Amino acid sequence: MTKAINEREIVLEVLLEITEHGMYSHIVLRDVLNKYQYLKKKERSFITRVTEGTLEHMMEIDYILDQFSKVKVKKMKPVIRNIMRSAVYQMKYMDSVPVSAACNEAVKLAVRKGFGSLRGFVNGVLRNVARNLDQIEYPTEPLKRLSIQYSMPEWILNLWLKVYDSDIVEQMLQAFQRETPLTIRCNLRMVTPKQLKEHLEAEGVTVKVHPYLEYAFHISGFDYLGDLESFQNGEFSVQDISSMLVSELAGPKEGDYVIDVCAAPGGKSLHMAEKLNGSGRVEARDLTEYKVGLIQENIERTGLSNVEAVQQDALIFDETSVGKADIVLADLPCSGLGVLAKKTDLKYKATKEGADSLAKLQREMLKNVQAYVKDEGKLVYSTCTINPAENMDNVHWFLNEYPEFELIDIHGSLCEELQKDVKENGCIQLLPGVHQSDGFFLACMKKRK
Ligand SMILES: C[S@@+](CC[C@H](N)C(=O)[O-])C[C@H]1O[C@@H](n2cnc3c(N)ncnc32)[C@H](O)[C@@H]1O
Repeated sequence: MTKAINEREIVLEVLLEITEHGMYSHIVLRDVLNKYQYLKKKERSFITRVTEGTLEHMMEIDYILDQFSKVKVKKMKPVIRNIMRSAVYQMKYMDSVPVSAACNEAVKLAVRKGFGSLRGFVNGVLRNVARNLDQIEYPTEPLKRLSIQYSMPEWILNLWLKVYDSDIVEQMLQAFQRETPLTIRCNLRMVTPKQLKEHLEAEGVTVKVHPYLEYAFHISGFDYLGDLESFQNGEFSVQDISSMLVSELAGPKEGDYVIDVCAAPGGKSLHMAEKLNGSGRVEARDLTEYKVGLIQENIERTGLSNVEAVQQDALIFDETSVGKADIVLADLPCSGLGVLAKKTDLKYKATKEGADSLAKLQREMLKNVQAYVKDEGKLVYSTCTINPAENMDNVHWFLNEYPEFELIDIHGSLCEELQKDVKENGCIQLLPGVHQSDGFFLACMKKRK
């Protein structure tokens, strides 16, 4: 008997949305998992794993398919190419799926989707791939090899190879493909790290303390985060360790007024509010009503009262905020090249031109928001990317344009392992695979009196 809901069919629908209709994987996948919450944990994990894995390895998979198919992947019908891609992923990367099952299920799905006439083609190509999987020859030219082996567009590799040695770049590429446990931040206003660990463990979650901060944990072994009582109670927030460092570097004092100019969904604002210990005020701004709604939801879940979500465009100069803030957080929109492990399809959608124009947008925003910092106040600039134009170059430009600002020493706010990577006293570029974090950039500046 055929099941009414077939996991592979769901994967196909998700892949079509992402690869053919330009949707973002984390959004489509989140919506699908919400819709199919009633599926068993095993089925939900299969959908997530095959979707993310297929996207993660898509350039390599297409390269393999092109070696065994007369019709090149680009010329295949969208439904067929996405069925084939996910089948090759299962054959190459999932020991738990027998090769014959991956082939047979792909053929059945093609027939079910109305491509019965192509069953011989799908079966033939996939069986051929299966027979030769161990003898695939990869390009020998170093850039091409890295690009195909790790499914990373060449322009991104070139960007990184200009700044880092090839072994560091390969370390980063490996880290992007490794599964990493989720990082969470304990809501210290509600529970102690010890209590949170106990609550999570009682809910069957595996918990490990993060080596960079004692109130951050790596968690794994749960099905749906939203089902965890400790999450519903606001005892923790999901946040990468790199983002937690923003508030660590900003070091708010009781009573401070903080403006987070690009705050949604609110992770850093909430962390700042928590650090203010019920005092002061955090204004968490973002562009759209929808984004402000996301911040609001998180404020309500965590029960913090000294943070407020406000709709405000960072590109529009806000006269009323001039010289008012003790701390301005500028965690600006960026190319996201540091979080490619989480947003698997971003690497195919991002472009060099896009990254360049984001660097310009960041400068436009910095021009406005620097004015909100009061004398002796701080400006923390951060991005989740690994692109000098958006990071160090922007800091140099900024310090040149606004000489009243200077970088401040951040060594004391970082653990020993990170201290050695501080640049120019006040900046740090975190690299996945090198550091135990996402790729992230931080710069901490102070406005002279
Ligand atoms: C990197 S994300 C911020 C993440 C956030 N700081 C956190 O920790 O949860 C960048 C944010 O900038 C917002 N944004 C983009 N353009 C903006 C603008 N012109 N004004 C204000 N916010 C903007 C986006 O909506 C997005 O939420």
